[in-house]
Amino acid sequence: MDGQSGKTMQSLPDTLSSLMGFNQYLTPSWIESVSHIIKELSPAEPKTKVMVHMAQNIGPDDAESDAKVAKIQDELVSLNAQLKQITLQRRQSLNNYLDLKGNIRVFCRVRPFHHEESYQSRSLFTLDESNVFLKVAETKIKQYKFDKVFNQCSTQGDVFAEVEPVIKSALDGYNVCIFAYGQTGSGKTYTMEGKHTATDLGVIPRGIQALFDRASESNRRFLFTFSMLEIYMGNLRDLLVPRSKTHDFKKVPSLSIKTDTDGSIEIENLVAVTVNSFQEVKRLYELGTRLRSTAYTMANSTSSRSHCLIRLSLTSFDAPERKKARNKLWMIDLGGNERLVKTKATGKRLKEGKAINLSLSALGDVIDALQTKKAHVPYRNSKLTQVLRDSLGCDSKTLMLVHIRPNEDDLCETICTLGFATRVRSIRLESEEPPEEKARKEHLLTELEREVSELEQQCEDVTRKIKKLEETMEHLKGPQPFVSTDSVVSHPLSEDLKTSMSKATKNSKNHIEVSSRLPSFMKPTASSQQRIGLTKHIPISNRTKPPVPPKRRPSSVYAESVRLPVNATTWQSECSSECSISMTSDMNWMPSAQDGTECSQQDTSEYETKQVIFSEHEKLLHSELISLAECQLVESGKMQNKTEEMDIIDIDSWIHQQNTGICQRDRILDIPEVTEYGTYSSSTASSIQIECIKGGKQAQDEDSHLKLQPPVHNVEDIKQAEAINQFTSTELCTPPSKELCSNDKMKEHKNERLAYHGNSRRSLQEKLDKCMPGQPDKESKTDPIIQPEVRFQDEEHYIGESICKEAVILRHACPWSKGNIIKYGHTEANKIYGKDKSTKFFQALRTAWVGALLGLGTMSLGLEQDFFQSLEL
Ligand SMILES: Nc1ncnc2c1ncn2[C@@H]1O[C@H](COP(=O)(O)OP(=O)(O)OP(=O)(O)O)[C@@H](O)[C@H]1O
Repeated sequence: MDGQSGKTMQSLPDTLSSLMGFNQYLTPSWIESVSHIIKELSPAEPKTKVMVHMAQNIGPDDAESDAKVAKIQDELVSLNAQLKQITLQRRQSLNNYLDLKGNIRVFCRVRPFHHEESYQSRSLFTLDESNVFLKVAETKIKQYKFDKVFNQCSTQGDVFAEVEPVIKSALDGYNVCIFAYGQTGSGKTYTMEGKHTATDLGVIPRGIQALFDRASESNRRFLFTFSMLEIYMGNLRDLLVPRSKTHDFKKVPSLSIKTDTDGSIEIENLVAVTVNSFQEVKRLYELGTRLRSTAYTMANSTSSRSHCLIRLSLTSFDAPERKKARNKLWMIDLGGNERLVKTKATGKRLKEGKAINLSLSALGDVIDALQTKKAHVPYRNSKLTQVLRDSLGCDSKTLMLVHIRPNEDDLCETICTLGFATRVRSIRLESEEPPEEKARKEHLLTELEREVSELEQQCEDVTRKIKKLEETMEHLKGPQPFVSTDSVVSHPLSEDLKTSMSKATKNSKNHIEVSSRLPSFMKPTASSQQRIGLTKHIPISNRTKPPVPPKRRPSSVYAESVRLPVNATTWQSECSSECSISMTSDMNWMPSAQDGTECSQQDTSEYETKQVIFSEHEKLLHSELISLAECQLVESGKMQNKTEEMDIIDIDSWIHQQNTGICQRDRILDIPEVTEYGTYSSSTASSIQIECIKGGKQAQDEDSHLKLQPPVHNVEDIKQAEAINQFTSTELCTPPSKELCSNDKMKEHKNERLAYHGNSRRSLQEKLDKCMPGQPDKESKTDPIIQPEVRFQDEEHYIGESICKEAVILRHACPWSKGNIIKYGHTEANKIYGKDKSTKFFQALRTAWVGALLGLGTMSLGLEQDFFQSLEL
């Protein structure tokens, strides 16, 4: 062996360890040297040994195919090295480009006039590519500079083209924040979400689609998790909180924020759902949007009353060229800034408006401090800036999309908005730049842009080649590791390496199968399998017959991972149902709540009837993906402690939790107060309606959990509330037992039962009681409030009266529930007392019901008790 070969052999163990997954040693130069060595060694001893071995055991065909595979492996190693190099360069160039443009960039978009808005309105603006000239007075024009200005004719595509480079940098491992800022009704939600046609899709759907597309094209594996929250009146509310974990969304505790030792910000208990496709994100987004706080305001019929934050977390541990292994992309639809004097907001709307304005002002302060490189950045002044602490400033990218309305009426708000934008861009006022500097910068930007697109093209070419080679290799059925154990064993220094490799193979035994089922962009490449030791190793000596070539995997496995029961194109009809109080908007991407309440209610029917259904294979895929990522963490050693932090949930179990929550909880609902005009005022009235108009078993099931909670104002009302809850949940749901129907017990029970009466309802009850058959029970008149004056002849009468009263009382409390209560009562009575008895009982009930109605109707005519008694009902 000459000197050169000796050197080569000496470096072989290190080289091999690099290839077997010890990433820390794996540098591009190493890889190049490896491929060089391999080429040199191909005809040499170890290879020959393998060939001989194969010849003895298998025959010439296998030997030939193994040789081909070895060649492909060589090429793959070299291509992967090349890809890594190009990716690094591309990341660097893109980063330089974004740095030069500014890590905090501000765009402006002017909304077109609405139909109902006056076209006569005088033109307030003159716009060019990067300037807004605002006519603030007849003779005064003020100039505002932006990185880009979109006029009324700009399309969603135009906007996204400018946003895309920032989103791309999320795949490179940078934290990214994209905000939509502006006055209420200026088009923030339109820009971020868009509408249902493909051309009208906004930044969020386009951005997510682009990320998934790019991830699938790349040769790396990514783990995406999706979270959605809102900041409402200074509280963080999880919009994906499983329904099983909450009774009432409004009562969900505010989430808290914690800072990790590495400075990254985490929101405790925030739901993070693993997502593998755009369709999955879309579904989650749609469900999350229903819980958003929106309301009618003078300025916008579906005004967002909170900041809505979408977080996409990206993890990739096999892409060392990324800036960070884990990073976040935030897409934020900020609440509309408003002049409270103009919106004439009062009460809750006023408080909401104030909270929004305060946090927007805090955001402005933070960005301003970052721009002017102040020593102190006031992150702590609002929840919004606390949450975004690690994604604003430093290496992160920030994009502010400022929106303005075209109306003359909104001049003051427009000046405020543009003033905010100017503050955010503060130190980069290009008017201060000398023209030569500006020209140089422009030139550099064009160069960098060209460079990035060339490098992207190269990346795509190399990735395509790699994929093609991998497919060829699969056809050749050569999951043989790049260097066989045989050849390793032959080296005197290789014992340790062999042990670690077999360990790695053992550890990853379960993941070998996994990777073959993963979506293409998550599937490890041959070389990355080797790096982490996932390569399926079949000792040549154990082979008894030539392998059968595997079937080609479908080209787009992940695209099928969500099967929507309703065609995605029928998004609108999918969301609307007779139970829905949230009228769906016309957007394909998402429906918005238009219920006029502060916090839109979830449409429960959605969860019952339309679920994402995953096959067993897909379920496995999700769970295995997580284990795979964890395996990567463990393998990499450095990141082991991060495993616990990956508090993520797969979409399947999230949807399961949503569904299981429906029947288990007790619903605490307000009883709407009857106003003097006979209408019912309650923020949750509509939700009761939803529950009650549902028919069938579901409604029965849910009724059994129904609790009615009247508005509580004083001690007496508290008693009422308790009694009503007891009344409905114990008696209505569980008719009294036979033992209870003895006279004494019956009285006792009746006393408890009637204790809910307060002054307002007492007279009604008295009159109703008088309508009932039977004699007054004088003994039991101990309490002036409790007046159980009816004596019952037998059990049926007792039950009949009891349910009748309940029905009437509930009818009084919530008139719409009549049908359900009777239906419920009927079913229960049939179940417990048999058909005959229950028929009698229902005759009594109907009788009493008619009596009660007559009583109510005729009382106003001044007819007294005698009148009713004379009616032989
Ligand atoms: N560029 C645009 N092209 C067409 N329609 C638009 C555009 N921008 C906004 N709109 C329409 O204007 C209306 C108000 O827009 P949007 O709801 O997006 O405002 P917003 O700023 O999100 O308001 P808020 O802060 O109250 O939530 C919507 O009906 C929207 O479709």
